[in-house]
Amino acid sequence: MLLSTRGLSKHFDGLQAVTDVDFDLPEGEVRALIGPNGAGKTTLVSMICGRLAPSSGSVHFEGQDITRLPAHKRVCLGIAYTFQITSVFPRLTARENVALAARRHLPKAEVTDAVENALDRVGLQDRIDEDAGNLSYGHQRLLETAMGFVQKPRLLILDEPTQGLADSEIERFKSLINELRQTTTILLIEHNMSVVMELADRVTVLNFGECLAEGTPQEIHENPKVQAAYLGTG
Ligand SMILES: Nc1ncnc2c1ncn2[C@@H]1O[C@H](COP(=O)(O)OP(=O)(O)OP(=O)(O)O)[C@@H](O)[C@H]1O
Repeated sequence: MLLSTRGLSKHFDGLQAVTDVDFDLPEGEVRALIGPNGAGKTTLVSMICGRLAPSSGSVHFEGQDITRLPAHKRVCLGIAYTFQITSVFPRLTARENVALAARRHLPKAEVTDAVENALDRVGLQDRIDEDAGNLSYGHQRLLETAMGFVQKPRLLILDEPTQGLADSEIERFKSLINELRQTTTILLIEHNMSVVMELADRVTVLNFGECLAEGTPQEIHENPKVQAAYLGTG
């Protein structure tokens, strides 16, 4: 396993956001994490990347216990993540934002090309010198995705990357993930079911902080418990 959690739990005062999650992600997989609003998806990945400390349980990456490792050290191990609440610097250009992420991991001589290539792959080549704050919400999400994969991570965690994108941009995003999956394990929080059905090798469903089901997209689509909790019977 590239990533495993055991008994991972998080409560905020009285609220149990994530309860006893055992999660295994083999290397090379594209895994979708789905579930209703407030199910605990962002809280779970926040514990995986080190942004939040768990209340109990453990996180292992390549067999190493990283439960107490600070987030920046997890980045060094190859865990890259983007978040729903955009973390771009609005007064820096798209190019400068991606360069900041790239510089942490690439030799100086490779940064310029890597940045342009990353922005090209997410479809922002025409906005490269635009201040990030002037980009639409969806384009800021794409910019974050570029900031994530330019680091050449082992595990790329994307939190709702297609939110705010037009249909054509979602199609491009799907192609991008199909390229990245050749070299990168991907954990994708996603509400758009067409993206989940097309891209995911397997799907994990969270509901009220607990793992409700796991399986192929088809199995999840047909699972009556999942339909009742999330997908609706239509
Ligand atoms: N910092 C926090 N303090 C208190 N409660 C929190 C905090 N972060 C999350 N919660 C609560 O924990 C629960 C799980 O939230 P989380 O954001 O992980 O869900 P989610 O599945 O990602 O939801 P969404 O799909 O709406 O993004 C929710 O009830 C939320 O209100």
